[in-house]
Amino acid sequence: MTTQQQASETKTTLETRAAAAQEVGIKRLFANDPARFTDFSASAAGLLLDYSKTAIDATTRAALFALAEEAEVEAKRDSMFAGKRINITENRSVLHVALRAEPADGYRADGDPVSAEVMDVLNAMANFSTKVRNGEITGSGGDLITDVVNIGIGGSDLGPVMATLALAPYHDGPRTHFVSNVDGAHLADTLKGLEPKTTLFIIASKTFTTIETMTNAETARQWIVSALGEAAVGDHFAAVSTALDKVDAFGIASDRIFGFWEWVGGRYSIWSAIGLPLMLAIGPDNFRAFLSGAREIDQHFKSAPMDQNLPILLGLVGYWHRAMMDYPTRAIIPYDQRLSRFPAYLQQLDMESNGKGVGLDGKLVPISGPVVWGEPGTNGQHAFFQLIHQGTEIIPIEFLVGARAHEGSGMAMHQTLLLANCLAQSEALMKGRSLDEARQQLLEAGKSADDAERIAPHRVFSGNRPSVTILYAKLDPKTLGALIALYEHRVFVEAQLFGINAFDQWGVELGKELANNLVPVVTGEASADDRDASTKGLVAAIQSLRSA
Ligand SMILES: O=P(O)(O)OC[C@H]1O[C@](O)(CO)[C@@H](O)[C@@H]1O
Repeated sequence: MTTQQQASETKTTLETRAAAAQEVGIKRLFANDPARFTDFSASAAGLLLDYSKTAIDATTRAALFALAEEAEVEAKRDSMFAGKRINITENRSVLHVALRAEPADGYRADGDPVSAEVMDVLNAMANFSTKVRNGEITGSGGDLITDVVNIGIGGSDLGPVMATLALAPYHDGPRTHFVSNVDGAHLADTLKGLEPKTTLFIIASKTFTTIETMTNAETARQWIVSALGEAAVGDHFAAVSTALDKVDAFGIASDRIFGFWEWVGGRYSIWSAIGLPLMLAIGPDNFRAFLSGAREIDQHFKSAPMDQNLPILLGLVGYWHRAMMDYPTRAIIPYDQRLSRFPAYLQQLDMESNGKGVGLDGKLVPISGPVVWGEPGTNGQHAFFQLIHQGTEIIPIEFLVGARAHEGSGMAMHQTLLLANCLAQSEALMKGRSLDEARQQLLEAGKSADDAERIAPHRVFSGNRPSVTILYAKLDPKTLGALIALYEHRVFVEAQLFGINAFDQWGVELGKELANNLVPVVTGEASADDRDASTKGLVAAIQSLRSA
Protein backbone atom coordinates (compact mmCIF):
# COMPACT_ATOMS: atom_id res chain seq x y z
CA MET A 1 0.00 0.00 0.00
CA THR A 2 1.42 3.44 -0.90
CA THR A 3 1.78 6.17 1.68
CA GLN A 4 -1.07 8.05 0.08
CA GLN A 5 -3.30 4.98 0.15
CA GLN A 6 -2.42 4.40 3.79
CA ALA A 7 -3.22 8.02 4.69
CA SER A 8 -6.49 7.85 2.84
CA GLU A 9 -7.43 4.62 4.63
CA THR A 10 -6.57 6.17 8.00
CA LYS A 11 -8.68 9.23 7.23
CA THR A 12 -11.62 7.08 6.18
CA THR A 13 -11.34 4.95 9.32
CA LEU A 14 -11.27 8.00 11.57
CA GLU A 15 -14.24 9.56 9.80
CA THR A 16 -16.18 6.31 10.13
CA ARG A 17 -15.29 6.03 13.80
CA ALA A 18 -16.29 9.64 14.41
CA ALA A 19 -19.70 9.00 12.84
CA ALA A 20 -20.06 5.84 14.90
CA ALA A 21 -19.05 7.71 18.04
CA GLN A 22 -21.96 10.08 17.56
CA GLU A 23 -24.25 7.02 17.54
CA VAL A 24 -22.63 4.60 19.97
CA GLY A 25 -21.51 7.19 22.49
CA ILE A 26 -19.21 6.69 25.45
CA LYS A 27 -21.53 4.93 27.92
CA ARG A 28 -21.74 1.85 25.70
CA LEU A 29 -17.94 1.54 25.59
CA PHE A 30 -17.85 1.05 29.35
CA ALA A 31 -20.64 -1.50 29.19
CA ASN A 32 -18.70 -3.46 26.55
CA ASP A 33 -15.30 -3.28 28.29
CA PRO A 34 -15.19 -3.52 32.11
CA ALA A 35 -11.41 -2.97 31.90
CA ARG A 36 -11.84 0.23 29.92
CA PHE A 37 -10.15 2.41 32.56
CA THR A 38 -7.03 0.23 32.50
CA ASP A 39 -7.03 0.02 28.71
CA PHE A 40 -7.46 3.77 28.21
CA SER A 41 -5.21 5.34 30.81
CA ALA A 42 -1.45 5.79 31.15
CA SER A 43 0.98 7.17 33.72
CA ALA A 44 4.35 8.95 33.73
CA ALA A 45 6.27 11.36 35.96
CA GLY A 46 3.64 11.10 38.69
CA LEU A 47 0.79 11.98 36.31
CA LEU A 48 -2.08 9.59 35.54
CA LEU A 49 -3.94 10.37 32.30
CA ASP A 50 -7.42 8.80 32.16
CA TYR A 51 -8.88 9.20 28.67
CA SER A 52 -11.43 6.38 29.03
CA LYS A 53 -14.34 8.84 29.26
CA THR A 54 -13.89 9.69 25.57
CA ALA A 55 -15.42 7.93 22.55
CA ILE A 56 -12.03 6.56 21.53
CA ASP A 57 -12.10 2.76 21.24
CA ALA A 58 -9.33 0.37 20.22
CA THR A 59 -10.04 0.75 16.50
CA THR A 60 -10.08 4.51 16.70
CA ARG A 61 -6.92 4.58 18.77
CA ALA A 62 -5.11 2.37 16.26
CA ALA A 63 -6.15 4.77 13.49
CA LEU A 64 -4.93 7.74 15.52
CA PHE A 65 -1.56 6.02 16.00
CA ALA A 66 -1.45 5.45 12.25
CA LEU A 67 -2.18 9.14 11.74
CA ALA A 68 0.69 10.05 14.07
CA GLU A 69 2.97 7.73 12.10
CA GLU A 70 1.90 9.32 8.81
CA ALA A 71 2.47 12.80 10.28
CA GLU A 72 5.93 11.62 11.44
CA VAL A 73 5.23 12.93 14.93
CA GLU A 74 8.08 10.96 16.52
CA ALA A 75 10.61 11.93 13.86
CA LYS A 76 9.65 15.60 14.18
CA ARG A 77 9.89 15.31 17.95
CA ASP A 78 13.41 13.99 17.54
CA SER A 79 14.24 16.94 15.25
CA MET A 80 13.07 19.38 17.91
CA PHE A 81 15.15 17.69 20.62
CA ALA A 82 18.11 17.62 18.22
CA GLY A 83 17.99 21.41 17.93
CA LYS A 84 17.01 21.52 14.26
CA ARG A 85 15.59 24.86 13.09
CA ILE A 86 12.01 23.58 13.05
CA ASN A 87 10.61 27.09 13.56
CA ILE A 88 10.89 27.58 9.82
CA THR A 89 9.45 31.08 9.49
CA GLU A 90 11.88 32.54 12.03
CA ASN A 91 14.63 30.06 11.14
CA ARG A 92 15.15 29.11 14.78
CA SER A 93 15.68 26.00 16.85
CA VAL A 94 13.08 25.18 19.51
CA LEU A 95 14.94 24.08 22.61
CA HIS A 96 13.06 25.03 25.76
CA VAL A 97 13.77 21.42 26.83
CA ALA A 98 17.43 22.42 27.21
CA LEU A 99 16.48 24.85 29.99
CA ARG A 100 15.51 21.98 32.31
CA ALA A 101 18.09 19.48 31.10
CA GLU A 102 21.08 17.97 32.79
CA PRO A 103 24.47 18.64 31.16
CA ALA A 104 24.71 15.00 30.10
CA ASP A 105 21.60 15.43 27.96
CA GLY A 106 23.87 17.27 25.54
CA TYR A 107 21.37 19.47 23.76
CA ARG A 108 22.70 21.51 20.85
CA ALA A 109 21.12 24.50 19.09
CA ASP A 110 21.92 23.99 15.44
CA GLY A 111 24.99 22.00 16.34
CA ASP A 112 26.28 24.21 19.15
CA PRO A 113 26.16 22.82 22.73
CA VAL A 114 23.96 24.99 24.98
CA SER A 115 24.28 23.35 28.39
CA ALA A 116 27.12 25.50 29.73
CA GLU A 117 25.38 28.82 29.08
CA VAL A 118 22.09 27.49 30.42
CA MET A 119 23.80 26.38 33.62
CA ASP A 120 25.60 29.73 33.90
CA VAL A 121 22.32 31.65 33.84
CA LEU A 122 20.62 29.20 36.22
CA ASN A 123 23.51 29.52 38.68
CA ALA A 124 23.52 33.33 38.36
CA MET A 125 19.76 33.35 39.06
CA ALA A 126 20.31 31.09 42.10
CA ASN A 127 23.12 33.27 43.38
CA PHE A 128 21.09 36.45 42.97
CA SER A 129 17.93 34.92 44.46
CA THR A 130 19.76 33.54 47.47
CA LYS A 131 21.30 36.92 48.22
CA VAL A 132 18.00 38.77 47.85
CA ARG A 133 16.26 36.19 50.07
CA ASN A 134 18.93 36.27 52.80
CA GLY A 135 19.42 40.05 52.76
CA GLU A 136 22.90 40.16 51.26
CA ILE A 137 21.36 42.09 48.38
CA THR A 138 19.22 44.93 49.67
CA GLY A 139 17.54 48.12 48.53
CA SER A 140 19.63 51.26 48.01
CA GLY A 141 19.21 52.18 51.68
CA GLY A 142 20.20 48.76 53.04
CA ASP A 143 16.63 47.55 53.59
CA LEU A 144 15.65 43.89 53.01
CA ILE A 145 13.75 43.43 49.74
CA THR A 146 10.24 42.46 50.86
CA ASP A 147 8.40 42.82 47.54
CA VAL A 148 9.31 41.84 43.99
CA VAL A 149 7.31 43.35 41.11
CA ASN A 150 7.64 41.50 37.79
CA ILE A 151 6.84 43.72 34.83
CA GLY A 152 6.17 41.69 31.69
CA ILE A 153 3.33 40.44 29.49
CA GLY A 154 2.38 37.28 27.59
CA GLY A 155 5.02 34.62 28.09
CA SER A 156 6.95 37.05 30.30
CA ASP A 157 4.02 37.15 32.70
CA LEU A 158 1.54 34.29 32.36
CA GLY A 159 4.00 31.53 33.28
CA PRO A 160 5.48 33.25 36.34
CA VAL A 161 2.01 34.32 37.53
CA MET A 162 0.61 30.80 37.13
CA ALA A 163 3.56 28.99 38.69
CA THR A 164 3.99 31.39 41.59
CA LEU A 165 0.33 30.96 42.53
CA ALA A 166 0.45 27.19 41.99
CA LEU A 167 3.38 26.87 44.39
CA ALA A 168 2.11 29.25 47.08
CA PRO A 169 2.74 26.69 49.86
CA TYR A 170 6.44 26.82 49.01
CA HIS A 171 6.88 30.60 49.27
CA ASP A 172 9.50 31.62 51.84
CA GLY A 173 10.98 34.66 50.13
CA PRO A 174 9.80 38.17 49.20
CA ARG A 175 6.16 38.71 48.21
CA THR A 176 5.70 38.65 44.42
CA HIS A 177 3.50 40.94 42.34
CA PHE A 178 2.89 40.94 38.60
CA VAL A 179 2.16 43.90 36.35
CA SER A 180 1.40 43.28 32.68
CA ASN A 181 -1.33 45.53 31.28
CA VAL A 182 -0.41 48.97 29.93
CA ASP A 183 -3.61 50.17 31.66
CA GLY A 184 -2.15 52.45 34.35
CA ALA A 185 -4.52 50.85 36.85
CA HIS A 186 -2.44 47.69 36.87
CA LEU A 187 0.81 49.34 37.98
CA ALA A 188 -0.90 51.97 40.15
CA ASP A 189 -2.93 49.44 42.13
CA THR A 190 0.11 47.17 42.50
CA LEU A 191 2.36 49.93 43.83
CA LYS A 192 -0.24 51.04 46.34
CA GLY A 193 1.01 49.87 49.70
CA LEU A 194 4.54 49.07 48.45
CA GLU A 195 7.61 50.90 49.71
CA PRO A 196 10.19 52.00 47.09
CA LYS A 197 13.04 51.22 49.50
CA THR A 198 12.03 47.56 49.89
CA THR A 199 10.82 46.90 46.33
CA LEU A 200 12.75 45.17 43.53
CA PHE A 201 11.47 45.40 39.95
CA ILE A 202 12.17 42.69 37.38
CA ILE A 203 11.71 43.93 33.82
CA ALA A 204 10.94 40.75 31.87
CA SER A 205 10.87 41.03 28.10
CA LYS A 206 12.44 38.74 25.54
CA THR A 207 12.66 41.58 22.98
CA PHE A 208 12.80 44.49 25.45
CA THR A 209 10.58 46.41 22.99
CA THR A 210 7.05 45.40 24.04
CA ILE A 211 5.28 48.73 24.53
CA GLU A 212 3.26 47.63 27.57
CA THR A 213 6.34 46.42 29.40
CA MET A 214 8.54 49.34 28.45
CA THR A 215 5.86 51.87 29.46
CA ASN A 216 5.34 50.18 32.83
CA ALA A 217 9.12 49.89 33.32
CA GLU A 218 9.65 53.62 32.70
CA THR A 219 6.90 54.58 35.15
CA ALA A 220 8.30 52.18 37.75
CA ARG A 221 11.71 53.74 37.19
CA GLN A 222 10.23 57.19 37.86
CA TRP A 223 8.58 55.84 41.03
CA ILE A 224 11.97 54.77 42.34
CA VAL A 225 13.81 57.92 41.17
CA SER A 226 11.26 60.29 42.71
CA ALA A 227 11.47 58.47 46.06
CA LEU A 228 15.13 57.45 46.24
CA GLY A 229 16.99 59.40 43.53
CA GLU A 230 18.52 58.40 40.17
CA ALA A 231 21.40 56.59 41.85
CA ALA A 232 18.98 54.12 43.43
CA VAL A 233 17.80 52.65 40.11
CA GLY A 234 20.61 50.10 39.98
CA ASP A 235 19.63 48.63 43.37
CA HIS A 236 15.94 48.32 42.61
CA PHE A 237 15.90 46.80 39.13
CA ALA A 238 16.85 43.56 37.45
CA ALA A 239 16.12 42.50 33.89
CA VAL A 240 15.41 39.33 31.94
CA SER A 241 15.83 39.47 28.18
CA THR A 242 17.58 38.24 25.07
CA ALA A 243 18.16 41.87 23.99
CA LEU A 244 21.09 42.65 26.29
CA ASP A 245 22.00 45.86 24.41
CA LYS A 246 18.52 47.34 25.01
CA VAL A 247 18.64 46.39 28.69
CA ASP A 248 21.98 48.08 29.08
CA ALA A 249 20.48 51.27 27.66
CA PHE A 250 17.78 51.18 30.35
CA GLY A 251 20.57 51.41 32.94
CA ILE A 252 20.48 48.03 34.65
CA ALA A 253 23.82 46.70 35.91
CA SER A 254 25.18 43.68 34.03
CA ASP A 255 25.16 41.45 37.13
CA ARG A 256 21.40 41.99 37.33
CA ILE A 257 20.67 41.10 33.72
CA PHE A 258 19.66 37.47 33.13
CA GLY A 259 19.65 36.44 29.51
CA PHE A 260 17.97 33.76 27.48
CA TRP A 261 18.09 32.72 23.88
CA GLU A 262 16.31 33.02 20.56
CA TRP A 263 15.58 29.28 20.67
CA VAL A 264 13.27 29.85 23.64
CA GLY A 265 9.77 30.96 22.65
CA GLY A 266 8.10 33.46 25.01
CA ARG A 267 5.26 31.06 25.84
CA TYR A 268 7.83 28.32 26.51
CA SER A 269 10.12 30.43 28.70
CA ILE A 270 9.04 29.83 32.33
CA TRP A 271 12.07 27.49 32.68
CA SER A 272 14.47 30.32 31.75
CA ALA A 273 15.34 33.50 33.62
CA ILE A 274 11.70 34.47 33.04
CA GLY A 275 11.17 32.18 36.03
CA LEU A 276 13.27 34.48 38.25
CA PRO A 277 10.29 35.79 40.30
CA LEU A 278 9.28 32.18 40.94
CA MET A 279 12.79 31.33 42.11
CA LEU A 280 12.82 34.40 44.38
CA ALA A 281 9.55 33.21 45.92
CA ILE A 282 10.27 29.49 46.36
CA GLY A 283 14.07 29.38 46.36
CA PRO A 284 16.60 27.74 44.00
CA ASP A 285 16.14 24.19 45.32
CA ASN A 286 12.39 24.17 44.72
CA PHE A 287 12.95 25.80 41.32
CA ARG A 288 15.34 23.00 40.40
CA ALA A 289 12.71 20.45 41.49
CA PHE A 290 10.28 22.26 39.18
CA LEU A 291 12.76 21.87 36.31
CA SER A 292 13.32 18.19 37.13
CA GLY A 293 9.62 17.41 36.81
CA ALA A 294 9.60 18.86 33.30
CA ARG A 295 12.76 16.93 32.39
CA GLU A 296 11.10 13.70 33.49
CA ILE A 297 8.32 14.32 31.00
CA ASP A 298 10.89 15.20 28.31
CA GLN A 299 12.68 11.89 28.81
CA HIS A 300 9.34 10.09 28.76
CA PHE A 301 8.16 11.92 25.62
CA LYS A 302 11.43 11.03 23.87
CA SER A 303 11.33 7.33 24.65
CA ALA A 304 7.88 5.98 25.58
CA PRO A 305 6.00 3.98 22.95
CA MET A 306 3.00 5.82 21.56
CA ASP A 307 0.41 3.80 23.48
CA GLN A 308 2.09 4.78 26.78
CA ASN A 309 3.30 8.24 25.76
CA LEU A 310 1.29 10.86 27.64
CA PRO A 311 2.02 13.87 25.35
CA ILE A 312 1.23 11.79 22.27
CA LEU A 313 -1.93 10.32 23.81
CA LEU A 314 -3.16 13.71 25.02
CA GLY A 315 -2.30 15.23 21.63
CA LEU A 316 -4.22 12.52 19.79
CA VAL A 317 -7.22 12.95 22.11
CA GLY A 318 -7.12 16.69 21.43
CA TYR A 319 -6.87 16.16 17.67
CA TRP A 320 -9.71 13.59 17.75
CA HIS A 321 -12.02 16.03 19.50
CA ARG A 322 -11.00 19.04 17.38
CA ALA A 323 -10.58 17.57 13.88
CA MET A 324 -12.70 14.40 13.87
CA MET A 325 -15.52 15.22 16.30
CA ASP A 326 -15.48 18.90 15.26
CA TYR A 327 -15.61 20.33 18.78
CA PRO A 328 -14.45 23.98 18.46
CA THR A 329 -13.31 24.49 22.07
CA ARG A 330 -11.88 22.62 25.01
CA ALA A 331 -12.14 23.55 28.66
CA ILE A 332 -9.36 23.16 31.21
CA ILE A 333 -10.95 22.70 34.62
CA PRO A 334 -8.44 22.31 37.45
CA TYR A 335 -10.03 20.99 40.64
CA ASP A 336 -7.12 22.70 42.33
CA GLN A 337 -7.60 26.36 43.24
CA ARG A 338 -3.87 27.09 43.06
CA LEU A 339 -4.03 26.17 39.34
CA SER A 340 -6.60 28.90 38.78
CA ARG A 341 -4.30 30.67 36.31
CA PHE A 342 -3.39 27.46 34.46
CA PRO A 343 -6.22 27.87 31.90
CA ALA A 344 -5.03 31.42 31.14
CA TYR A 345 -1.45 30.15 30.78
CA LEU A 346 -2.61 27.40 28.42
CA GLN A 347 -4.54 29.93 26.36
CA GLN A 348 -1.26 31.50 25.28
CA LEU A 349 0.66 28.22 25.12
CA ASP A 350 -2.00 26.53 22.99
CA MET A 351 -3.73 29.29 21.05
CA GLU A 352 -0.61 31.34 20.24
CA SER A 353 1.05 28.09 19.10
CA ASN A 354 -1.76 26.38 17.20
CA GLY A 355 -4.12 29.24 16.33
CA LYS A 356 -2.77 29.35 12.80
CA GLY A 357 -4.48 29.41 9.36
CA VAL A 358 -1.49 28.56 7.20
CA GLY A 359 0.48 25.31 7.23
CA LEU A 360 4.19 24.55 7.03
CA ASP A 361 3.80 24.47 3.23
CA GLY A 362 2.48 28.06 3.16
CA LYS A 363 -0.99 26.94 2.14
CA LEU A 364 -4.26 27.39 4.07
CA VAL A 365 -5.00 24.56 6.50
CA PRO A 366 -8.56 23.15 6.85
CA ILE A 367 -8.40 23.16 10.62
CA SER A 368 -6.09 24.08 13.48
CA GLY A 369 -6.08 24.48 17.24
CA PRO A 370 -9.24 24.80 19.39
CA VAL A 371 -10.35 27.69 21.55
CA VAL A 372 -8.97 26.96 25.01
CA TRP A 373 -10.68 28.28 28.12
CA GLY A 374 -11.45 27.29 31.68
CA GLU A 375 -11.83 28.10 35.33
CA PRO A 376 -11.25 26.03 38.47
CA GLY A 377 -13.75 23.54 39.81
CA THR A 378 -15.82 23.44 41.92
CA ASN A 379 -16.54 27.10 40.94
CA GLY A 380 -17.28 26.19 37.32
CA GLN A 381 -20.18 24.07 38.54
CA HIS A 382 -21.87 27.26 39.68
CA ALA A 383 -21.14 29.25 36.56
CA PHE A 384 -21.01 27.45 33.18
CA PHE A 385 -21.48 23.73 33.86
CA GLN A 386 -25.15 24.14 32.93
CA LEU A 387 -24.11 24.56 29.30
CA ILE A 388 -21.45 21.86 29.54
CA HIS A 389 -24.06 19.31 30.67
CA GLN A 390 -27.16 20.35 28.71
CA GLY A 391 -26.04 22.81 26.04
CA THR A 392 -26.19 22.11 22.30
CA GLU A 393 -22.39 22.48 21.99
CA ILE A 394 -20.27 19.53 23.15
CA ILE A 395 -17.16 20.76 25.01
CA PRO A 396 -14.40 18.26 25.87
CA ILE A 397 -13.29 18.86 29.45
CA GLU A 398 -9.80 18.30 30.87
CA PHE A 399 -10.00 17.84 34.63
CA LEU A 400 -6.81 18.26 36.68
CA VAL A 401 -6.87 17.12 40.29
CA GLY A 402 -4.47 16.23 43.11
CA ALA A 403 -5.25 13.36 45.48
CA ARG A 404 -3.70 15.16 48.46
CA ALA A 405 -3.97 18.77 49.66
CA HIS A 406 -1.28 20.85 51.32
CA GLU A 407 -3.67 21.75 54.12
CA GLY A 408 -3.58 19.53 57.20
CA SER A 409 -6.09 16.97 58.48
CA GLY A 410 -8.15 19.77 60.03
CA MET A 411 -9.33 20.55 56.49
CA ALA A 412 -9.56 16.96 55.20
CA MET A 413 -13.26 17.36 54.35
CA HIS A 414 -12.37 20.13 51.86
CA GLN A 415 -10.23 17.78 49.78
CA THR A 416 -12.77 14.98 50.05
CA LEU A 417 -15.50 17.23 48.68
CA LEU A 418 -13.19 18.53 45.94
CA LEU A 419 -12.32 15.02 44.80
CA ALA A 420 -15.92 13.79 44.99
CA ASN A 421 -17.13 16.73 42.90
CA CYS A 422 -14.41 16.27 40.28
CA LEU A 423 -15.23 12.56 39.89
CA ALA A 424 -18.97 13.29 39.90
CA GLN A 425 -18.71 15.83 37.10
CA SER A 426 -16.83 13.53 34.72
CA GLU A 427 -19.22 10.67 35.58
CA ALA A 428 -22.29 12.87 35.01
CA LEU A 429 -20.92 14.07 31.67
CA MET A 430 -20.41 10.47 30.58
CA LYS A 431 -23.54 8.78 32.03
CA GLY A 432 -26.13 11.58 31.90
CA ARG A 433 -29.73 10.97 32.97
CA SER A 434 -32.44 9.51 30.67
CA LEU A 435 -36.01 10.76 30.30
CA ASP A 436 -37.32 7.71 32.14
CA GLU A 437 -34.87 8.29 35.00
CA ALA A 438 -35.83 11.98 35.13
CA ARG A 439 -39.53 11.15 35.13
CA GLN A 440 -39.14 8.44 37.79
CA GLN A 441 -37.11 10.79 40.00
CA LEU A 442 -39.88 13.41 39.83
CA LEU A 443 -42.58 10.89 40.65
CA GLU A 444 -40.56 9.63 43.62
CA ALA A 445 -40.25 13.23 44.76
CA GLY A 446 -44.05 13.39 44.88
CA LYS A 447 -44.76 15.24 41.63
CA SER A 448 -48.02 14.45 39.87
CA ALA A 449 -47.85 12.38 36.69
CA ASP A 450 -48.71 15.49 34.65
CA ASP A 451 -46.03 17.62 36.33
CA ALA A 452 -43.49 14.83 36.01
CA GLU A 453 -44.31 14.54 32.28
CA ARG A 454 -44.00 18.29 31.81
CA ILE A 455 -40.78 18.85 33.76
CA ALA A 456 -38.87 15.63 32.95
CA PRO A 457 -37.55 16.73 29.50
CA HIS A 458 -35.85 19.71 31.17
CA ARG A 459 -34.04 17.41 33.57
CA VAL A 460 -32.58 15.07 30.97
CA PHE A 461 -28.78 14.92 30.61
CA SER A 462 -27.63 13.53 27.26
CA GLY A 463 -24.43 12.09 28.73
CA ASN A 464 -21.82 10.79 26.29
CA ARG A 465 -19.96 14.06 26.79
CA PRO A 466 -16.17 13.55 26.74
CA SER A 467 -13.62 14.38 29.40
CA VAL A 468 -10.13 13.37 30.41
CA THR A 469 -8.80 13.44 33.95
CA ILE A 470 -5.18 14.07 34.88
CA LEU A 471 -4.53 12.94 38.44
CA TYR A 472 -1.40 13.61 40.50
CA ALA A 473 -0.50 13.02 44.16
CA LYS A 474 -0.03 16.66 45.26
CA LEU A 475 0.71 19.96 43.51
CA ASP A 476 4.42 20.28 44.36
CA PRO A 477 7.21 21.85 42.25
CA LYS A 478 8.11 18.60 40.46
CA THR A 479 4.49 17.83 39.61
CA LEU A 480 3.86 21.33 38.30
CA GLY A 481 6.93 21.09 36.09
CA ALA A 482 5.73 17.77 34.71
CA LEU A 483 2.21 19.10 34.10
CA ILE A 484 3.41 22.14 32.14
CA ALA A 485 5.84 20.07 30.06
CA LEU A 486 3.06 17.57 29.29
CA TYR A 487 0.94 20.37 27.86
CA GLU A 488 3.88 21.93 25.96
CA HIS A 489 4.53 18.63 24.19
CA ARG A 490 0.82 17.99 23.66
CA VAL A 491 0.64 21.27 21.75
CA PHE A 492 3.65 20.13 19.70
CA VAL A 493 1.98 16.80 18.82
CA GLU A 494 -1.24 18.51 17.72
CA ALA A 495 0.74 21.01 15.62
CA GLN A 496 2.32 18.13 13.67
CA LEU A 497 -1.12 16.65 13.07
CA PHE A 498 -2.50 20.04 11.92
CA GLY A 499 0.64 20.52 9.79
CA ILE A 500 1.47 23.93 11.25
CA ASN A 501 4.41 25.75 12.85
CA ALA A 502 3.65 26.01 16.57
CA PHE A 503 6.54 28.33 17.31
CA ASP A 504 5.99 31.64 15.53
CA GLN A 505 3.28 34.23 16.24
CA TRP A 506 2.86 36.54 13.29
CA GLY A 507 -0.81 37.01 14.21
CA VAL A 508 0.07 39.41 17.02
CA GLU A 509 1.69 41.96 14.69
CA LEU A 510 -1.09 43.79 12.85
CA GLY A 511 -2.78 45.03 16.03
CA LYS A 512 0.53 46.35 17.33
CA GLU A 513 1.23 48.19 14.06
CA LEU A 514 -2.20 49.82 14.00
CA ALA A 515 -1.94 50.76 17.69
CA ASN A 516 1.28 52.64 17.05
CA ASN A 517 -0.43 54.57 14.23
CA LEU A 518 -3.43 55.37 16.42
CA VAL A 519 -1.51 56.88 19.35
CA PRO A 520 -1.33 60.38 17.79
CA VAL A 521 -4.94 60.05 16.67
CA VAL A 522 -6.11 59.34 20.23
CA THR A 523 -4.08 62.27 21.56
CA GLY A 524 -5.58 64.49 18.86
CA GLU A 525 -2.19 65.27 17.29
CA ALA A 526 -3.24 63.46 14.10
CA SER A 527 -6.55 63.38 12.25
CA ALA A 528 -8.76 60.28 12.11
CA ASP A 529 -10.12 61.32 8.71
CA ASP A 530 -8.36 58.56 6.82
CA ARG A 531 -9.60 55.84 9.19
CA ASP A 532 -12.72 53.74 8.68
CA ALA A 533 -16.02 55.26 9.79
CA SER A 534 -16.20 53.13 12.94
CA THR A 535 -12.74 54.07 14.16
CA LYS A 536 -13.39 57.70 13.23
CA GLY A 537 -16.69 57.70 15.12
CA LEU A 538 -15.19 56.07 18.17
CA VAL A 539 -12.22 58.48 18.21
CA ALA A 540 -14.62 61.41 18.11
CA ALA A 541 -16.70 59.94 20.93
CA ILE A 542 -13.57 59.25 23.02
CA GLN A 543 -12.34 62.77 22.54
CA SER A 544 -15.67 64.29 23.54
CA LEU A 545 -15.84 62.07 26.63
CA ARG A 546 -12.26 62.92 27.54
CA SER A 547 -12.95 66.64 27.23
CA ALA A 548 -16.26 66.48 29.23
O1 LIG B 1 8.77 38.98 26.22
P1 LIG B 1 8.40 40.04 25.20
O2 LIG B 1 9.40 40.16 24.09
O3 LIG B 1 8.09 41.36 25.86
O4 LIG B 1 7.03 39.52 24.48
C1 LIG B 1 5.90 39.36 25.28
C2 LIG B 1 4.88 38.51 24.52
O5 LIG B 1 4.47 39.16 23.30
C3 LIG B 1 4.39 38.18 22.26
O6 LIG B 1 5.50 38.30 21.44
C4 LIG B 1 3.13 38.37 21.44
O7 LIG B 1 2.03 38.14 22.23
C5 LIG B 1 4.42 36.83 22.99
O8 LIG B 1 4.79 35.77 22.15
C6 LIG B 1 5.40 37.14 24.09
O9 LIG B 1 5.37 36.18 25.12
